[in-house]
Amino acid sequence: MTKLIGLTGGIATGKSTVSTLLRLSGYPVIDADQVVRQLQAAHSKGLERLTAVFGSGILNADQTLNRQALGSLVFSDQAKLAKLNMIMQPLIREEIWRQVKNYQKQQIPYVILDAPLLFEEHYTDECDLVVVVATNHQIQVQRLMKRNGYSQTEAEQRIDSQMSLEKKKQLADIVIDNNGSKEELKRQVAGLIDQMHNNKL
Ligand SMILES: CC(C)(COP(=O)(O)OP(=O)(O)OC[C@H]1O[C@@H](n2cnc3c(N)ncnc32)[C@H](O)[C@@H]1O)[C@@H](O)C(=O)NCCC(=O)NCCS
Ligand SMILES: Nc1ncnc2c1ncn2[C@@H]1O[C@H](COP(=O)(O)OP(=O)(O)OP(=O)(O)O)[C@@H](O)[C@H]1O
Repeated sequence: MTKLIGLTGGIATGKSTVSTLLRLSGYPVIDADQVVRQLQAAHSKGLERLTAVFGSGILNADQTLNRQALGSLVFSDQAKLAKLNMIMQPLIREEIWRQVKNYQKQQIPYVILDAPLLFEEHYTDECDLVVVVATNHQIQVQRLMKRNGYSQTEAEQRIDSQMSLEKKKQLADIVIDNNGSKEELKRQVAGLIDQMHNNKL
C-alpha cells in the first residue's frame, strides 16, 4: 500500500527545500506548484480560463502567463484570489490524483505531496500523515522578501492570504522547525527519511 505524506507550510517556510531533500533520497514528490505551472502553460485550458476572467493584462507578449502580474492582482484582493482558486483547483486536483493513482499502481511505499494549500483545499483528507515546515513570522517575511525581492507589504499580503502557520502546526502530525540553518533543517529531514527507510511512518 502506498502511504501519501502531505508536506506543507507557509509561503517560503522551506517546503521546496525539504521536498528536494526527500526527492534526493529517492522518494517521489508531487509538487503542486510545478503542476500549476504545467496547467498554466501557453495556450493551455487553464491559461485560457484565467485570461477570460482576468483579461489579457496577465499575459506576456509571447502569450505566456505573467506570473508577477497575476500575483499582484490576486494577493491584494481576496475576491480575485477566490476566483483564481475556483478556476485552478479543479484542474490541480485532477492532475494530482492522476499522479497519486499512478504511484499507487506501482505500489511505491511512500509518496510526498508538496502542496501549499494542503489544508485549505482539504488534500489532507487523503493523506496518511501531514508534515508542516514552519518558521516564525519574522524569518518567514525576511526569507520571502529576500528570495522574491518583495516589499514588506507584498510579503505580508501573501502570508495573510494563507491559513495561519500556528493553525497549520496544530493540525500537523509532524512539525519541522526551520528557524535555524539549512544544516539543522537537513538533520531533521534525515530523521524523517530514517523513519521512512525503516517503514516506521
Ligand atoms: C498567483 C501565481 C500566478 C503567482 O505565481 P508565482 O510564480 O509568483 O508564485 P508560485 O506559483 O511559485 O507560488 C509561490 C507560493 O505562493 C503561494 N501561493 C500560490 N498560490 C496561492 C494561492 N492560491 N493561495 C495562497 N497562496 C498561494 C504558495 O505558498 C506558493 O508556494 C500562482 O501562484 C498561481 O497561479 N497560484 C494559483 C494556483 C494554486 O492554487 N496553487 C496552490 C496549489 S495547492
Ligand atoms: N534554514 C534555512 N536558512 C536559510 N534560508 C533558508 C532556509 N530554508 C530555506 N531557506 C531559503 O528560504 C527561501 C524559501 O524556501 P523554499 O523555497 O524551500 O520555501 P517554500 O516553502 O517552498 O516556498 P513557496 O511557498 O514560495 O513555494 C529559499 O530562498 C530558501 O533557499
